[in-house]
Amino acid sequence: MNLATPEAWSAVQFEAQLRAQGAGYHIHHPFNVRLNAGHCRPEEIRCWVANRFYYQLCIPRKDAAIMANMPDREDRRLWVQRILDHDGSGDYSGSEAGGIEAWTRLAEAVGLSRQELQSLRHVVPGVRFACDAYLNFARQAPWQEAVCSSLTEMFAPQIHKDRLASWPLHYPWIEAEGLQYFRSRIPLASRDVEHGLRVTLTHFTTAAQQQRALEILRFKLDILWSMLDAIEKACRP
Ligand SMILES: O=C(O)c1cc(C(=O)O)c2c(n1)C(=O)C(=O)c1cc(C(=O)O)[nH]c1-2
Repeated sequence: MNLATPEAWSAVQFEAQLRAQGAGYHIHHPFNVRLNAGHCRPEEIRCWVANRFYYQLCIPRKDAAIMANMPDREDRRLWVQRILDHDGSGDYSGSEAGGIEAWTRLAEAVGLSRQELQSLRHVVPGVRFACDAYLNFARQAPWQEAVCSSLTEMFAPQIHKDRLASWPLHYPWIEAEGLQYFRSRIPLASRDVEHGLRVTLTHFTTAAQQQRALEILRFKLDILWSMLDAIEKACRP
């Protein structure tokens, strides 16, 4: 029996292990594959947009929960930007209107009114439970673990790029302006990941901690995956 403590990975190896979890990203979910291949009907796209809105609403709330657990001013100064990215600042028609406003414009571009979107009446229980699980994790976990859970954003630029490349071809009825949310997230996700990785690589240093980080990332991948399971079932025409 080998009782020796397993050796920790180097930062490079650990980051590679984190990135390898991308195999479980919802980019590979059958609903996402169908959506980006142009096989969804307008009602399905509206249903996806309406359900995903609940995730959009939860993101700045979970970021506020993480920030509340950060004792260090320097960490909060960086983190507060994530809240502003989604909630926006200043005028709702200005360039700093924020991600929730941009998602609302996406909704309008696919044929959902602002009022219908904001009523949350299309949000199904499975999506609510998945998003709430993310929010509750962020409230309760040590802040470095909650930061680690945001690292699914490593894989997000590709999913946004896929939508920008394929939607105009397959869904020309959606006004191109409506896709601005996806465009805006590409640089923001990369910036978030740079910070999130810095925290994760310096906090999870033993072999056991590194395994814990992988578990956290898989938990978050499962949240995204189960959202699409629920959406796929609810949005079937
Ligand atoms: O469209 C997507 O597939 C997708 C996925 C994710 C993600 O990987 O969690 C995020 C986003 N978009 C996104 O737009 C976003 O702002 C975002 C923030 C976070 C996070 O965990 O803090 N994830 C994501």
